[in-house]
Amino acid sequence: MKLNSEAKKIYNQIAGEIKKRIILKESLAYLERFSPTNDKREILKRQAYFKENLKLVKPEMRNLLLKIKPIRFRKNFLYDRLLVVDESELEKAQALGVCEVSTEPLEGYDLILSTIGYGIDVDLSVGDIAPELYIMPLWENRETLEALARIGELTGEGSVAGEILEGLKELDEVMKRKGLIGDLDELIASEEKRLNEKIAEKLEKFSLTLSGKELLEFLNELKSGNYEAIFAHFSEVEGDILSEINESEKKLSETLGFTVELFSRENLYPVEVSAEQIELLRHELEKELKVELYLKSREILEKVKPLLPKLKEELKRAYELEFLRAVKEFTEGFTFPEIVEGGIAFINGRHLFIERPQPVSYVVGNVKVTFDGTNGEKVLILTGANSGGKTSLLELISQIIILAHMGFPVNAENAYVEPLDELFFFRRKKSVYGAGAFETALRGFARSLVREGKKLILIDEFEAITEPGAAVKIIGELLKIAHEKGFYVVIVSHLGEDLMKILPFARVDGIEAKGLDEHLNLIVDRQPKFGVLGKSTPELIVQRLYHKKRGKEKEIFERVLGAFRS
Ligand SMILES: Nc1ncnc2c1ncn2[C@@H]1O[C@H](COP(=O)(O)OP(=O)(O)OP(=O)(O)O)[C@@H](O)[C@H]1O
Repeated sequence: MKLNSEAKKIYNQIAGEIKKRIILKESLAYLERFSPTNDKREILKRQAYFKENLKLVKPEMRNLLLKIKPIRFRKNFLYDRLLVVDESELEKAQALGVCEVSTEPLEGYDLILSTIGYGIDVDLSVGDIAPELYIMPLWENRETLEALARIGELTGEGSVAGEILEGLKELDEVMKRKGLIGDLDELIASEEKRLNEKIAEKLEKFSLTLSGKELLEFLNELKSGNYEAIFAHFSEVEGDILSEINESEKKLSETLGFTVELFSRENLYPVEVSAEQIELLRHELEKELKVELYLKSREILEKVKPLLPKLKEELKRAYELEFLRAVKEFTEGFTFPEIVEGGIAFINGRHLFIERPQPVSYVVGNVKVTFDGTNGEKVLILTGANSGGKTSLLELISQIIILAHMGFPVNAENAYVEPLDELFFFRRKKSVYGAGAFETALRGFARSLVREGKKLILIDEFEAITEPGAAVKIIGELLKIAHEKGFYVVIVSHLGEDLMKILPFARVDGIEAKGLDEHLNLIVDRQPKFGVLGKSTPELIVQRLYHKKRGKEKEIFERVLGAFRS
């Protein structure tokens, strides 16, 4: 469906409203599939899609969909492992591009994998050689998996995410230890501190009591350099300290799942662990965990790999559901239009961008609904009160037409829409006057009449940019052409009375002010009266002044008011 630039602006406004509600950027692309189309079958297909899918969206889904993040499996090169293969497999192995490959074992790798018995046995597949490339993204996106599992329950479409999560539980233990390696410095420093405090406390409590005889023996041993005997006196406290150290190392070993020997047995106090020692331990631990992580990942991957294609589909579906959720939020209270022939009609349409709008019904052409005063006219002249809502009605018609051609529900209680090839909206240009503006507008209007096809042309006050006399002639002729070609036209004009005379096929509708409220403000009925020329507001303004003024002035307004009534 073709839209001219103003009609496109309305489409963009609508698209903007939907986009505003879409939280996941991956979901935005879905909107592009719904640009307005003149193809009736396509519109009906889209309607069927929305009817079926919008009902799957539940309010609880919003928070779940918010958690969805893309799960990307990237083919990174893993420098920690070496794959040893037979000469004949070398090329194929290198082509996998996930790690170094060699025909013989080499030093400097944490993991040695092999197809010929040099290390852990593997097949020549990425899943076997680098299962972490699949498992780590899954592990890091457990929140997404949890959300997918729950979404699957809510839609009733099910999910493989639960099963994958179950498999990933096998990694809990290894990953917990991996986390501890990150905190190794703090872990050891705090153990060191605790141990030193404990030893200091013990030393403080320790006192050496010797009897006179023992003291003499002690001095003799000292003289003869018999240190062992001297140390024996202190062995009690030394034993205590050693058992504290042992205890501490045992605790660390349990925490890290690895036998740790960190503290010196030579210099017992203060206990000190050097940075190099920690680094060495870290390296050892990392190496061991790498192997464990590799083995576990491989085991889990074997179980979950067949589920991954479905998972990919589910992720896509989640993005689609987020799009649908936004559509549902935007179209709350809307209805699907009936796709018909013969024109456009809607009952109680509500302007999208006016707060608490008065619902308006309207008909262009000959569709199922008829209103008093209408007779299937295709060319309509909309007249009436200033600020009555004429421009807003043209906008409302455009909104309903555009949404209907997108296959969306529309902002009305009921609607009947014929698929159109083109929609034109010519806005009144308030700021430009003169021949230039007139020429541009005239050209635009004429151009809209050239091509054949089904079209609706909406024009807002064309005459504002030229003299009324000439305007009647120009508009009159152009509308005759539109009528001959069977186009639908709604034109806002203050020249309704003159146009009526020369365009017998056209219907004139009027938006009228109902009167004045108790504060003498205009009350406008936004619903046009069909086949009725809109009573102009000046009369009401005069009436207002007549009511407000006193004395001589009141008399003047009374006379003016009389002129309206005669
Ligand atoms: N259906 C409606 N319900 C509530 N308010 C409305 C409705 N239609 C229009 N309005 C409000 O009335 C005001 C005037 O609307 P609009 O500009 O469409 O009138 P108009 O008849 O085109 O005016 P003008 O004669 O100046 O061109 C706007 O503030 C608009 O928000």
